[in-house]
Amino acid sequence: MADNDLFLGFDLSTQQLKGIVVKADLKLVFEAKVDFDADLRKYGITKGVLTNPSEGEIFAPNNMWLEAFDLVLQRLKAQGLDFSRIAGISGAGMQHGTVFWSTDAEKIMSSLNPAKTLVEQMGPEHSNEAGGVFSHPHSPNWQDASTQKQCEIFDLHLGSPGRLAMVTGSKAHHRFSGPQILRFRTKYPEHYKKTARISLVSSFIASIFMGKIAPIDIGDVGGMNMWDVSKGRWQEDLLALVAGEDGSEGLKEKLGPVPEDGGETLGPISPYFVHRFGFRKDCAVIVCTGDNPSTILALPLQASDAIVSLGTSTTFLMSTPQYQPDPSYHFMNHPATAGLYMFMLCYKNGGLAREHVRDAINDLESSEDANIWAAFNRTLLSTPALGQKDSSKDNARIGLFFPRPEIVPNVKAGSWRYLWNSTSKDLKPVEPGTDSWPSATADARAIVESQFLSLRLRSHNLVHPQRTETGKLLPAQPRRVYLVGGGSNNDAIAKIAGEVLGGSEGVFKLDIGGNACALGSAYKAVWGCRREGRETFEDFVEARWKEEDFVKRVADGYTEGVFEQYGNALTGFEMVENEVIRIAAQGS
Ligand SMILES: Nc1ncnc2c1ncn2[C@@H]1O[C@H](COP(=O)(O)OP(=O)(O)O)[C@@H](O)[C@H]1O
Ligand SMILES: O=C(CO)[C@@H](O)[C@H](O)COP(=O)(O)O
Repeated sequence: MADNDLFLGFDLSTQQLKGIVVKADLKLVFEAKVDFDADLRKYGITKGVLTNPSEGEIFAPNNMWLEAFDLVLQRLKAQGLDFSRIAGISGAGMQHGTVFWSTDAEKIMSSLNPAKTLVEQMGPEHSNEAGGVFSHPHSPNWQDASTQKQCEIFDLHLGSPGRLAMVTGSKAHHRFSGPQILRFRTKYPEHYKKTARISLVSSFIASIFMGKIAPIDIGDVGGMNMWDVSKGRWQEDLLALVAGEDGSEGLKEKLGPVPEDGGETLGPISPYFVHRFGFRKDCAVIVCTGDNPSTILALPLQASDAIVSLGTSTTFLMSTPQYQPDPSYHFMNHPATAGLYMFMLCYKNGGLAREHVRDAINDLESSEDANIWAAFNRTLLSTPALGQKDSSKDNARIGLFFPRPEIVPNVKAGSWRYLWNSTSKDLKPVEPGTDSWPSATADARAIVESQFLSLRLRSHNLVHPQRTETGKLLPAQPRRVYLVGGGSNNDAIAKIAGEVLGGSEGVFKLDIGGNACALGSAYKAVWGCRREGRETFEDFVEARWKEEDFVKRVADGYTEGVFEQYGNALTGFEMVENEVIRIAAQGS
């Protein structure tokens, strides 16, 4: 067995494409990225996407992604990567986005000229037009909020949102592919008719590298609202709803098969990449999955471990053998191990919402610190928990900050600030710039706290009391909290994560490259190529895992007193959310 082999993993997410290369022992050797705003702004995007606010639409140009793949491979080559050493490739794509392929797609992809770029041949170059391999030029983005009507129909189609969640793992969500495809079919009937196949972003990545349309992944299919998780097949009534008069058989053909094995080799890489970049002919393309399922593959998770992904979105992930769906969260198949599930909470207002507060503080303080987060962090750490100098007397400051319409809870964009009295349970709205809520500075602590309070509130059924090394029994909380994604670089945010969420062993981050999601997909490539017989992903990674090299403890977890203070504030937080939902309902 050649130990010269390398394995390539991708993460195609909202704002960038990352490519990373690991050895068979899982050690990182190369890493490159394409930042869409910095490198491909010619597509007219901001923060990686195009928007049509009048309809709540958010989408990304497929051609931009094609160009990004060419660029990221060139950047890896410039670093000295010898592509003939790559034995396997896998990838992770932002969840829920759909790519609509034309009837010419496979013909074009099978005869690409290695002297030309992908975008030159697959889509009208540098444009947002349909054509080439795509029946529509755009992929709806997970931040899209244009499908409220379709979601209402979906939620009732099997009887109730609870029933839909029981069958598919989630109630209807704006960004889920089922409601998105239903809207696409009715808004663009001609494009729908010309669509030969539909991919998720993950299977789009595999398709590019195979040169033909790849199947959808068993983990990522749970982000569509059309897959019956327990039965392991498409849910016929939901397919019929989406397909309408065009018929569900046609839709099933467009969606294609869903292999049960997440480690399956789909085929060798297409000759285009062999000739253009020097990949070897037998380089295996392993099933690609969603960015969140891929993130849970970057760490050997134990029971009660939680991952908080602080990317553009905030997601909270756990791996569990229990399938306990509920309309307020998501359950999906584990991407590698049958019988395990991924529990997920997903918030639209993560990194970008924190950036708004950061920018307001920088403006206020005219901060010229080279670290753009310095003033935000100073404010965050110098403000007491919940803004209470004395938690027995002072009101708690609780706010919600949603520059974009939110998923959890499903409300329109807005900011809301309240003072909550924990004794009288009295809730009072408050304006920023007053003594009790001093300008943007109070927002720094409040936004980070509210993001973590929401995670704690909704994950309490999945965590259990933890025993410390000295045998002391701690209240229900995660064993470890692992932070990943861009925000995991921020130690001040890590400290608040530990204070609010706990973690009997503390708060950790991956110490091997900045990107858990791409790492997870590279690990999946190694596992897919090198597993022996029925060796599970968990056993495979565990055997190669070097704790001291791979993760770093970045903050304390459970801190007696403050953990209980936040536990108490959950009641106030829930009251704030209910108030905001009530106000939103009045306004609509
Ligand atoms: N030092 C930092 N402190 C706080 N947030 C950060 C820091 N560095 C990056 N981020 C946040 O990370 C986000 C991008 O996260 P990343 O995981 O790279 O993106 P994506 O969701 O596109 O995969 C940015 O929106 C930014 O707000
Ligand atoms: O919609 C979800 C999960 O349901 C998002 O988590 C997307 O999968 C993309 O996230 P980023 O990695 O770009 O933050």
